[in-house]
Amino acid sequence: MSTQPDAAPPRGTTQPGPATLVVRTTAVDDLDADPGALVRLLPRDAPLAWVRRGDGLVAWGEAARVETSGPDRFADAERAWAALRERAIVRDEVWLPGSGPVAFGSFAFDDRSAAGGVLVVPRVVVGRRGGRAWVTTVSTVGSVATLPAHRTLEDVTAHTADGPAEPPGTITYTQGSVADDAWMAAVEEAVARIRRGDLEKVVMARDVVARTTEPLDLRWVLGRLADEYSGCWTFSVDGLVGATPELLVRSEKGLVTSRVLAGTIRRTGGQEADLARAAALAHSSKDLEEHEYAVASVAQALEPFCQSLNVPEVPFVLHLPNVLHLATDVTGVLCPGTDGAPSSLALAAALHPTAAVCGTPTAAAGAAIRELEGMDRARYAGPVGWVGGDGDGEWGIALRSAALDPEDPHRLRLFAGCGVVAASDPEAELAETEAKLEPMRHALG
Ligand SMILES: C=C(O[C@@H]1C=C(C(=O)O)C=C[C@H]1O)C(=O)O
Repeated sequence: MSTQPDAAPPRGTTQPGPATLVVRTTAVDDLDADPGALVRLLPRDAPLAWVRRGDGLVAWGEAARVETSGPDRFADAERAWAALRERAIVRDEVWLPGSGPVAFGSFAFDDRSAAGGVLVVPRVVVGRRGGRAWVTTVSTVGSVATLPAHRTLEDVTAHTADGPAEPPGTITYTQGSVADDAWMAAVEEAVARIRRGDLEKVVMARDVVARTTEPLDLRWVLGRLADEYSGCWTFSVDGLVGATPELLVRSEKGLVTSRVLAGTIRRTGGQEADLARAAALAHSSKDLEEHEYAVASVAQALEPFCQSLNVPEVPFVLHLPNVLHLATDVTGVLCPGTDGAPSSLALAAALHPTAAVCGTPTAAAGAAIRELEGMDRARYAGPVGWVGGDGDGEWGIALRSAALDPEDPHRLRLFAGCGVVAASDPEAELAETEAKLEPMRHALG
């Protein structure tokens, strides 16, 4: 693990402990209510975002950065954040979830992935919730009194505005890690193993490579995702962008929520036909089985932390612009622990990987993914989100997403996967991944 404050110590001095964060949050006038208003405030370089229906957080700059790896990537990040927030000097005039100190994070799906994990503490955060907006400024030097008390949004955006988002030019798509035929063969093998009784469900994913003629301005993608998929959580952390419909966990004042999705059907565009499809999905035994595994995995992972848990017996159908999903909102009340409740990051770590993105049983499904999928998922399907100074926060599963190549701003990997059970058909699964690639293709287009 490495923790880097923004200023490196002069050569020859001993390495300091964690940085002391100096944090000030002030209320500012509310923004436009439209879903893309927050992301339009972002500068071009390394934008951070977690936005849904015009509420959420956007941020930029790095006051501190924590990089972790391996099976301990969550625990190490959690410890580093605890050390930073314990030492933080905070003046918060707003006191809403997401005001005061926050860290944005993104973590690899697989313990063995080189993608590891990252927490970024931004220099500037703009937040909005229920008609109230705020600005948080973070420094590692000086005192709260020397930090600017921003009273208008223009104060913070004037010197960071890089003009409107630039379009990416012409996009060319090429095959990712595995050719379509080979991927379908892998799904067929997964189905065979399930029918043999080796495991019950496994989620198989694939990637597609996009090349842009212009260097990608992530704000272009974020604006289009926030507008078109406003009911999803539009995120951007460390080059990973997307609009996920799946909330791994939200923890707020002792209440936890998780939105579990599994079971999918493509939309047709026609309202009546879509209603018929929604009804078919709600009665599809294959999709209900996939869904059941995912809900059970979330309920089991949350149970040890909760004094009460509500797990609806029947899923509802979530309508997105590209697909319909079976969805269940699991909610719970956290047990008051002796050391305080677990942080949202600790809960995300306990939940990951759910059967919505891995399978059942978890270990067997994880092994099958490693063996059959033929690619490194990196941070796709891992937790992405933010944690606040009190440990509360929101973590999504990084789906409907793409990773920008850190070496090449013209190259992205787009990802999509689907749950495979005994009744799955490889060709239908391939078509389902295409439907799930739609949001990112639209965002680039
Ligand atoms: C794996 C993905 O989606 C997951 C798999 C689903 C399914 O198999 O029906 C549905 C929603 C997500 O939990 C993805 O979008 O890449």
